Amino acid sequence: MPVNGPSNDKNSGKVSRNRASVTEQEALDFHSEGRPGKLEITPTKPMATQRDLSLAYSPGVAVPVLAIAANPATAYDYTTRGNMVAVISNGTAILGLGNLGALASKPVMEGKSVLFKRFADVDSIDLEVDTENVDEFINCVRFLGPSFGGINLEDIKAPECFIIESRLRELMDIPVFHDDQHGTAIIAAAGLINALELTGRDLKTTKLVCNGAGAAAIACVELIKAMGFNPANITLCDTKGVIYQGRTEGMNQWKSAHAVKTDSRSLEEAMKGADVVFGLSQKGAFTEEMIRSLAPKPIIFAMANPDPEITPEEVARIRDDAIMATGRSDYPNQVNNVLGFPYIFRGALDVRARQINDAMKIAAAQALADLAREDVPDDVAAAYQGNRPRFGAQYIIPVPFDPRLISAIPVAVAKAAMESGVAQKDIPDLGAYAAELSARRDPIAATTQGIYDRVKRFPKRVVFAEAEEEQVMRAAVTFTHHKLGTAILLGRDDVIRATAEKAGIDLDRPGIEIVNARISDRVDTYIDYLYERLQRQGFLLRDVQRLIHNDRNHFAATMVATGDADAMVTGTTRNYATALSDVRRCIDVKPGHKVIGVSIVVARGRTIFVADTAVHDMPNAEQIADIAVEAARVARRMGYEPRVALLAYSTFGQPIGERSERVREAVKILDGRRVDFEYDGEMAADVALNAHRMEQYPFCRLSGTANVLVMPAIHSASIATRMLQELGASTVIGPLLVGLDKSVQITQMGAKDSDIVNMAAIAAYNSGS
Ligand SMILES: NC(=O)C1=CN([C@@H]2O[C@H](COP(=O)(O)OP(=O)(O)OC[C@H]3O[C@@H](n4cnc5c(N)ncnc54)[C@H](OP(=O)(O)O)[C@@H]3O)[C@@H](O)[C@H]2O)C=CC1
Ligand SMILES: CC(=O)C(=O)O
Ligand SMILES: [Mg+2]
Repeated sequence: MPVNGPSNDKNSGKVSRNRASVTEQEALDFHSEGRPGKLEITPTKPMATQRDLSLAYSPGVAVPVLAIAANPATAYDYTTRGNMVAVISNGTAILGLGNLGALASKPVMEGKSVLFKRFADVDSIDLEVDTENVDEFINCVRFLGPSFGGINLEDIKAPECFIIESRLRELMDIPVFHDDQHGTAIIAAAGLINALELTGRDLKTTKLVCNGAGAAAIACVELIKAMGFNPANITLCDTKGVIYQGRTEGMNQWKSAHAVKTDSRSLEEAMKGADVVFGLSQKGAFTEEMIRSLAPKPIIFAMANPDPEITPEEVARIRDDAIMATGRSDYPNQVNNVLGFPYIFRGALDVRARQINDAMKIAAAQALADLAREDVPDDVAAAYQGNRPRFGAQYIIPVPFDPRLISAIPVAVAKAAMESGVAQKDIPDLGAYAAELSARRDPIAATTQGIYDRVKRFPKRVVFAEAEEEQVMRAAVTFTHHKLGTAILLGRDDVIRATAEKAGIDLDRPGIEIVNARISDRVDTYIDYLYERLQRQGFLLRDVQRLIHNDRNHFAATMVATGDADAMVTGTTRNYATALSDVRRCIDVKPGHKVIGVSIVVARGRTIFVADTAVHDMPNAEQIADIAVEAARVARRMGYEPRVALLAYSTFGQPIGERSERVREAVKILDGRRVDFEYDGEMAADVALNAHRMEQYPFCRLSGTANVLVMPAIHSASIATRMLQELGASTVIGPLLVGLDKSVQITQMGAKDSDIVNMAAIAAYNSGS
């Protein structure tokens, strides 16, 4: 039986699949393969030597113990507490599957812990508490406070969850947050804000029916009332029907608080003419008849998991005017608390908030709603199987893989915590905090942030040579959005504008200039310049005219060469070697330099420069020495003190082989040049990168593990960097082109917009201050 189903394309009325269904067997295999479950714990400190043990354990550990005893706040400095959240359940309301007990809830709780880590770099552990007794549960959790920076309660049924959460909030001095209540409410509110906007409704007059009156439903209703929804316009239903004033059966104080005066008694009656319907109940609770009876342009959030109250394809069969959302990943508009809890805790932990209050929840909801209205980057398009979502009925809420969530939501939450007085730590610079957050999720961001910051101070004119390409335009827009300078779009004006319009890209913004090579009044200057350079290399005047008129790489490179632009980025439509040879015709090598390619590999918090990844096929010893010098310069320019390892398959002569000879010779050449950086070799990659392996060669001249790796040939460089990139263990930027007299960067063919922006920023950075 498939666990996932197809999705609904409302506009076409057709039903299409977002992604392949998974079978029950696949789901079981996923969980059992390799190490069973989805989580493991990894130490953050070395534990390899006796000294490590003395520091981490007895006697060293006594020192932080005494420090914490003297000042409890230092637990945030010496332990995991400040970044550690417990996901705690008793399994009484596992998704919409009901009360299946604590043990059965473990896969969901492990999953929530993994999502904390994956999306917001919050460390988390799942704890399943095997009791339905409220007091026992509270007593079990309340004493765990010292271990954690926050408590995420999950899948505990109503009404017990309300008592548990409110008592724990009183008893504990860290945020206690029942995700099914508040996480769900925040995401549903964000989706609702946008759906109301799209259907032209006013919050104060919209009529909403919520099926389900448990944890998620009560919290959703409370939050939207706090946001200004008229209480009289909200009708709650449960298994007994409408919750009306005076009802006695199946009631509790939380339901009573939302009881309304109404003659409707059944869900069916309540839904007639309603504008919005929330399902937080059970699979199949909405019938086609009920959906038919809703107002025009209804908003239907069928949020029960794993199966919604009604499927999008069932709705599509009977109406084509609905905005439809579910809690599932395989349909558009996933209204699911995964969009909230990782980021809300991130923000709360970072300001050491005592609690997560209404101001923080509303701020998170508004930030989510706002994000859905922005143009989306390639990463999001990729998560949508290449269909770039655009704000509208099929995209009212960001997708979980949106990399912008990590900076947008925690900042909003932290700011609201500070403003509402629950923060115990101040974040004075929220802009810097947002940059730090991006780096937590994306290691490349940490490396590029310094570059961005510098370019912002000295903005540049960067020519985007392939500006008729959609991803290049997006990159140019992002470049100007980040205030990195002026983006000169090179191409035919009409083509650029038509493509931009079709893709929904707004080019009418400060910092964007379009230059059409055919009608530019600089053409004659560029032809003169290039003819002067090429006339003795077999080029006739008309050849050069053709190059300038028809070839954007030549035009762009000449713009940079003649000072009309500071830097250039190209490469998305042509292979690297072709683009490089185009550029080399127009721009010289910088005196005293060599042109090489340097890739930056970021893995597990380490940044490593690898060269030459682009130019020299099989360098001789002299060229290897040149590459080492150039790569060391790049590392230093990027703020790293170079420790250069000249790599081979052998280490200091063992095993002996002629292939290492060139590398050994290159080391001697560097000895003769008296260079101003550390280098050594020949050595194998593990010796270069692993301190313990290096210790076996006490004569090695490097003062620590290498951060610049000079490869013996381009094939080893290319194979190594591409393998690292594909295996997912690291992120690779580049190759960056260095050694030219003017600043040019060449991306990989088909590069994503985010890669092009990084390359444009690096090109701007390298063009000097
Ligand atoms: N998309 C998302 O992010 C989230 C979705 N959910 C989903 O919401 C649902 C409820 O979860 P939660 O609030 O935690 O659970 P609770 O057990 O706290 O509440 C369940 C509520 O649903 C009501 N209910 C159950 N079946 C029906 C039905 N057929 N018709 C009307 N009401 C019904 C119950 O009524 P009664 O009070 O009469 O027993 C109860 O009020 C689940 O399906 C869950 O997956 C929850 C959290 C997040
Ligand atoms: C998503 C979630 O938390 C639930 O369905 O319970
Ligand atoms: Mg849940």
